[in-house]
Amino acid sequence: MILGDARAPKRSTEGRKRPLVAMDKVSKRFSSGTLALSDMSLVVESGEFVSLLGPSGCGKSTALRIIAGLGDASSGKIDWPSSRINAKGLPDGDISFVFQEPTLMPWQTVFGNVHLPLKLRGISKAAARPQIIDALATVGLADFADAYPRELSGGMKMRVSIARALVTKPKLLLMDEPFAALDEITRQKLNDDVLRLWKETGITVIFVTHSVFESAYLSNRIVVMKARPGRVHADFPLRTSLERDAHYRTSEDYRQACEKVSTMLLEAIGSGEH
Ligand SMILES: Nc1ncnc2c1ncn2[C@@H]1O[C@H](COP(=O)(O)OP(=O)(O)OP(=O)(O)O)[C@@H](O)[C@H]1O
Repeated sequence: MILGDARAPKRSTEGRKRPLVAMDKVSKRFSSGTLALSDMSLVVESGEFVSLLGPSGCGKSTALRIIAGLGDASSGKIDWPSSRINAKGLPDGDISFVFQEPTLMPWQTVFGNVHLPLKLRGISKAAARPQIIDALATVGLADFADAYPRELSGGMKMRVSIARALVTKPKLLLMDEPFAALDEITRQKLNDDVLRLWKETGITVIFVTHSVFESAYLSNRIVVMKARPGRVHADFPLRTSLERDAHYRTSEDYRQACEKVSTMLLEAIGSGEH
């Protein structure tokens, strides 16, 4: 297990690949007066799996929403050095978001739900069929295209939500505590699904979670934030030569990773101004 130097913000971009997204000194003050983020800088390269971790209210969701263009920064900027930018300053079609709730349309089948992002681009169901079936196969739901959300378990609904996020073949997948409401076994299965699709597609993932164990299992980089105001406290790689699977969960590498993440999280909670 290789555990890198942790304190932020010391990651150099020298000699590395072109970043996919670069947050530069982003601050966010809501109209209520809350300073949710203060000078947050974060550079994410193509192909990384980054988990954002931190105490409640440290600005993880706010950061993710600003990256996705779902909220504006009060100051600072977001750059997309590898992407074509649209009129809204966002990379055209390159971002997908998975929320904690699957947010499926109950009156639509699984197929209809996954079709939505393509429909919004004017692509008919018939034309979109191969992509939709492909996305459903990626999450193991190829046989459930005609089912309605009410017929699915919580884990299956979340898989549909992930398929819907993948159907546009985004470069960046933003996930905001997607598995927090699921039971442990379902959560572990979905962790494996996400890891598999990350490896197979080369997609970049920024994953918000409260779970030390989940972040240590999934990520090749951890960013720990602290609160009041939200900012980066620690930023370090997690590398292992082991395959991340059931055996990894009982390995020394995983134990060390959990310990490191846990220590940094405790440090962040302890050093936040309460
Ligand atoms: N729309 C809003 N208006 C006012 N304040 C907000 C708004 N959204 C978030 N906040 C505040 O900004 C801070 C950061 O919130 P955010 O949801 O980003 O944190 P978080 O780290 O994702 O929290 P959690 O882990 O509990 O989901 C919190 O103090 C929160 O109350």
